[in-house]
Parts: sequence; structure tokens; C-alpha cells
Amino acid sequence: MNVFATEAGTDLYEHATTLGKAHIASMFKQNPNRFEDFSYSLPGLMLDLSKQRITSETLNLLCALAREKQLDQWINDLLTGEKINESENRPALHTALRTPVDQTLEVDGVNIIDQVHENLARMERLVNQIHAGQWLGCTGDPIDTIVNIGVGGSDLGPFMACKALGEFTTTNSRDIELHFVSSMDGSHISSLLDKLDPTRTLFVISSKSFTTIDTLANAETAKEWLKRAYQYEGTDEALILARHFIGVSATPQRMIDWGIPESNHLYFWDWTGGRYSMWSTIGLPIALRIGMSGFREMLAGAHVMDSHFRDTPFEHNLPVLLALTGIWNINFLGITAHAILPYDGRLSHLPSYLEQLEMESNGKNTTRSHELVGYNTCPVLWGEIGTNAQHAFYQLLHQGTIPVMCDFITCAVRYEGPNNIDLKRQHQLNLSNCLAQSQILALGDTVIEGADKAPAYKRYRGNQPCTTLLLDKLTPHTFGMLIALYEHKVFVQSVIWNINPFDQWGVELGKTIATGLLPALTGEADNPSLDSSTRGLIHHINTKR
Ligand SMILES: O=P(O)(O)OC[C@H]1O[C@H](O)[C@H](O)[C@@H](O)[C@@H]1O
Repeated sequence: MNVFATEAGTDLYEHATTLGKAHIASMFKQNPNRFEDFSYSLPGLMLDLSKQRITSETLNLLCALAREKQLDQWINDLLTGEKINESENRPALHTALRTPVDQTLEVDGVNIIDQVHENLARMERLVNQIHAGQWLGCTGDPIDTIVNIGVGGSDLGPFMACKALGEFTTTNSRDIELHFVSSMDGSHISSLLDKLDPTRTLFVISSKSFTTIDTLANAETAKEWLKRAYQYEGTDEALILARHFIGVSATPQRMIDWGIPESNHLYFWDWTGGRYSMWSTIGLPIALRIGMSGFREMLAGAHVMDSHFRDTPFEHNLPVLLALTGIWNINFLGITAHAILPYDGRLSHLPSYLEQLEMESNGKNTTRSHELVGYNTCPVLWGEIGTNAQHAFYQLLHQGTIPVMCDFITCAVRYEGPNNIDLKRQHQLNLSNCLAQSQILALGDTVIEGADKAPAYKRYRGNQPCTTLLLDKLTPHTFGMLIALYEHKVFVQSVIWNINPFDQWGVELGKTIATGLLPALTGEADNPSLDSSTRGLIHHINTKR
């Protein structure tokens, strides 16, 4: 099954036979206006595709391909709540989470925008209560420390956003200490609990399904820690649960079964995919960090991107263009590695967030009609703060043997004001590195004279396609735009590849097999039918106990 066996696909293959051999440096020589031709702006955010190996014809053909795949219709289906997550028989409505209250969207006869805003209001009350020091622990002391326990989509988004937007605290949120616990082995939580005061600590158990063993194991450890701390005062377990736990989930009954009273529940819906959920009440830690007004700003930024995505012709549509240049690189230039390089320490967790967003969404090998794909889908994606990565893996980007497409993400303005004069200089240094690296990666050592006379080991071949995403400033608003941009990019690529980006069946078998192996590791039961490697490793582990 080849989705590119179409008119536009055939034209693109043909186009790639010539452009595949071209060098980005010569494209800049031929067309001095590449930046004007291939950069696109929205208020607050610019996308520069001029360092991609593309011409106007490439984009025309890619847009024709998108039209062939009825991308318009798919975008409409996404935004209007059609059940496009077929394998789970539900819509994917993360965009509804940032839709303004005066709009309506009915799913199964219910206006879900009302529901969304009711839940935001419920979250707001809770946030205000904590910020005002009115949420009290069992001893009557105000809570000032929050620990979010979750994993995957119930961790990565809030974790990333709290780091990215940490400078946007409000007077009330400044004194709240926030921690994130995710690792199944307990190493996150055990090293943290020693430092916390149980009388002032509130755990947020975030899990869409409320069945994820990683999260429930950490939640149990937290509960036991609190019970031990309160045992001398004879505090009732129900009171501990009521004062020190909040549950965020799409499955209320499971929160009740675990012991969290209804008054401490925040809800979202099964039509919100885990990796698309930071806009929902899963974003509670973000609201606790930057206040509800900051959280609403983030939603508003994402909504701006949603409207742009819905209303803008493909030729000027930022998520569509970002996605299509990715398709060009992956399916026509054969590039299957993708580096995410934020030039801003605040965006340090963006790469791991995008690893889940992109690879869990589009790391698929079957089409929507259950046939094996005959083409590459999601590339391997990884990243790091750009300036740190320069001292680590950039060697491979510059002189390794594999082609890698690179996203450079930075902001134009930072550290304004007289008190930050020294850091302003550091920001300029950071920007000069960002621009230098994308320049060398794309254009190679043609950027300096006489480089062609250097020995081979000193040469930089360049021709690595680079995208630059330039925010005016990193604010809750532009951050919301940026993340929504990537979400829609992932969706557009899934449409071209004819795969469902909203399920994740590839993670299920590991859970089942791990559960099955547990008795052999605890010594409760042997399993002679295991392969020799697994059996040998279990035996070795058990001899060390
Ligand atoms: O929020 P939860 O139900 O606990 O799920 C947490 C995570 O675990 C799953 O295994 C999925 O791979 C992720 O998509 C999900 O975000």
C-alpha cells in the first residue's frame, strides 16, 4: 500500500530525482530571496523554512498532495468531533479544550464547550483555594507543596509547561513548590519524600485511565508515607485522602475506588488523548504554577493556532507547511531522523514532550484500513537544549553519515530590563549560536572562504534541512501557539500517511507481558516456557537478591 502512488505523489518522486541531489547552499545562491519566499508569520511566532531543501514547486506539489488526501475535510472532521479515532471509536477533541466559552460544539447531543468551561471553573476554584493558603492538610497547616504523580501524557505536558513558563508565576503562586513524579521504579518519589513535610504536601494523582500501574504504584507509596507520618496522631485514612490527594481522570469511579473523595476530583473526557491533554484539567500543575489567567492565556494561544489551521489556505498554513516539509524530507529525501533543538533552557523538556507527541501518534505501520504501509512514517525524534547538544551530539549532525532534519526553536527577546543586563548578553550569545548552527548545518562550510581546501576531516558537508521557529517572546500565549502548531503538524502528517494518530496499541503488549513476568521475579512461580534470554536474566537477578 503506497499513499504516494497518485498524481501528486508521482510528480513529487520525479521532482525529488533532481532536488534530491541539490545542495541548500546553491539554492540560496540561486535565489537570494529565499527567506522572504519561505518564511511565514503569525503575530508572536515565525516559521522559517528557507533552510529546507525545497523550492516553490516543491511546496506546490506538496499542497497538491494534501488536496488529493482531502486534508481540508480531515481538518474539518477533527475540529467538529467526527469519530476519527476509529480503533477506539471516538473523536479527538483536544481543540475543544481551548475553544472560547461563547462557542458551541455538540458531541452525542451535549455541548461539550460548556462542560469544558465548567471544569475549568472547578479547577480555578481549587487553584485559588491553594494559592490563598486555604487548602489545609490534616493538621490544619496550609498546603504549600504539590507533587504531580502521572506518566506519559499525564506528566510530560505539565512538566514541560511548568519549566517553560516558570517565570510567569503570580504573587500567589510563587510560594508553591511543585514536583513531578513519574518513574515506575520509585526513584523519583523516594528521593523526594525525604525532603517534604507531609503536613503541607498535596499529591495530584493524574491518570486518564486511573489504571496505569506506574502512577498507581507511586500513589500507593505516597499514601503509605502519609499514613506513617500521621500514625501517631491516629489520623483517619479517609481524612488523609481528603486533605492530601486530588485526582485528575476521565474515569471518576476508579478515583473513588482508590479512595479519593468526589470533592477532590477533576475531570476530563475519553475524547482527550493522553498526549493531547495538558489543555484539560491535567494542566492543573500549570495553573498552579502560572495562575489561572496564565493558563487561560496558554489556551487562547493554542486557539489562535487552531483557527489559523482551520481557516488558512495550505500555502500559508503554518502547521500544514511544517508537516508537508517533514513529509518531503521523510518520504522523498529519505531522511528518517529528526532533532528537536530548543535554544532556550526553559524549553528543555520540549524534546521529550514531542517524542511522545510525534512518535506515539505517528509511529505506526498500518493504515486506517489495516493494511501494512509501504513507506516510512514517523521519524526517530530526539533532542536537547541546542547549546548543550553542541557539546554532545552535534558532531554527528555535522560530520556523521546519516541525514537529520533539525528544528531550531528560540525566541527573539528575553531578559529585558536594567536588572538583567548581563543575561541579555547571554541571550544574544545563545541566538548567535542558534543562527550559526542552522547556517552551517544547512549550507555547510560554504559559509567560510577556502573551506574546500581543508582536509576531509575538517569539512562540513551541510545540506541537513533546518527549520527555525522563532517566537517573539516565550509567554503562555506563544507557548500555547507553539505546542498546538506541533499537534496539528502531527495530524496533517497522519492524514498524508493514512494512519490513525490518536491510538497507541503498540504500548499495550509490554504491559501484559510485564504483568506476566512479575511472579517469576518475585519467586512466586517459575515460567519454563520463557525464551532463554528472559529466563537467564530472571535467574541472574534472583541470584542477586
Ligand atoms: O493517563 P494514563 O491513563 O495514566 O496514561 C498514561 C500514559 O500511558 C499509556 O501507556 C500511554 O502510552 C500514554 O499515551 C498515556 O499518556
